[in-house]
Amino acid sequence: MHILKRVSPLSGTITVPGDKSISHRSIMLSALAEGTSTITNFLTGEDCLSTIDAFRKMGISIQRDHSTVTVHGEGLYGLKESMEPINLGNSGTTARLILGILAGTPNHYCLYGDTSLSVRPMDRVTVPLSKMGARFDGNQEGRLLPLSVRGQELTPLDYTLPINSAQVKSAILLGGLFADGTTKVTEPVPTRDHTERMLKGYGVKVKKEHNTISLDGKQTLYAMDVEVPGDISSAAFFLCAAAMKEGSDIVVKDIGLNPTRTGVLDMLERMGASISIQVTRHIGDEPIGDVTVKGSNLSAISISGEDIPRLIDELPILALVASQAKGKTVITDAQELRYKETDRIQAVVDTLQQMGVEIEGTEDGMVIHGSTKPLQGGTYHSFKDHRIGMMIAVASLLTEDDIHLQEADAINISYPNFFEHMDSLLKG
Ligand SMILES: O=C(O)C1=C[C@@H](OP(=O)(O)O)[C@@H](O)[C@H](O)C1
Ligand SMILES: C=C(OP(=O)(O)O)C(=O)O
Repeated sequence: MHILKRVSPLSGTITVPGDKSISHRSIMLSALAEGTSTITNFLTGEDCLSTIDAFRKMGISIQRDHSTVTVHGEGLYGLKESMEPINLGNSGTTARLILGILAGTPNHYCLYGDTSLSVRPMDRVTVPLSKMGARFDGNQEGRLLPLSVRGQELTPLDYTLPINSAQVKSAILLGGLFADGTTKVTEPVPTRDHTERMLKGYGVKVKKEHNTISLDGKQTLYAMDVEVPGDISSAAFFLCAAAMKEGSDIVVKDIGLNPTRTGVLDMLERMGASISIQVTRHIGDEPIGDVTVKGSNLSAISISGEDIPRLIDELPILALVASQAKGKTVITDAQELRYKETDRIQAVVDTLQQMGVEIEGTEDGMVIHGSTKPLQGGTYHSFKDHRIGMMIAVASLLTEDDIHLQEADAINISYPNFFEHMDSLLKG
């Protein structure tokens, strides 16, 4: 794809597509619930369509009309055995969370994914789920896809997360739904908490004491209607673009502002961006609101520790922002970036170096030296990673020459109308 260098600032108002994390969970929990749930503003990105396909293969009747989805839940033990292997596409969230559900579903399933998902670690969920009694099999002993799951009667687990991952926390809590007794997950650093919040909406009693989340197994989930808020991880690309581009002034409306997800807004504030956040309402347990950003001069910051899980998917675009901020930005404690759709530390460093940015990768992060000189255009590769593709597209606001983006299709994983929205903000 050929992207022209953009000279104008961004202006105007948009709403972004539905939140990816909430969209996945809305299908999974509705499938396990009793009754019919209607989901609106569902993200029609390829990852969430993989979740729909997977549950259809397991006998759940799901109708989709654009971004409205109706799921006919079959109850906790209502999933059927699939005659065919189940393709999870590119979606880590689908894979990890579904493993939690299938661990306790008394059927046999074979799961596989695309080449990227096939090298992403699954032992982070298969190890704790095996402790609960689940049985996994495959060439890599449950470490990688493809693998098969033979669901069992599970025993509860009391588990402290060894990595800061909402996917791991969620897989264990979902497995805990099938266990006889109380499952507890302790997270040393808070991660996104949509699973806990949404389970409560479906009628499950979930307790949170300090940093330990617990639930009793065998509770009934009841259908509910879900309105999915706009995805802050998608909004981040335009909010960051506007913050960097002089003269910009944009509003992104109806974004999910759950505090476990708003790290990117905090970082923009820390860098000195002109940003205002207004919570307008709640959908269920999730705060929603509008964010206004204007272009301004930015300064370097440090991003580390508890910041990281609150902005893990926004680190590629924040690295681009840091390339325009005065001083040296240091990102640490982000080794998890190496286990995403690509090794995102390597992909960001290679891409931004090619653009002329002074940036070094470290084992668990990056060091970025900000500068005001224009970036270099040319041919870039998304690495088939949606977030890297969108970071490159946003960089076209700052380049001297046009950009050719190879494998731009990857962006459809999480943001199918990304280029339409970018064009509309450039026209004001
Ligand atoms: O739970 C979720 O919906 C997600 C959690 C994060 O992954 P980890 O939990 O592995 O960090 C994030 O990167 C992913 O895009 C979505
Ligand atoms: C890492 C991501 O997603 P997943 O883990 O679901 O593939 C992402 O969306 O950036």
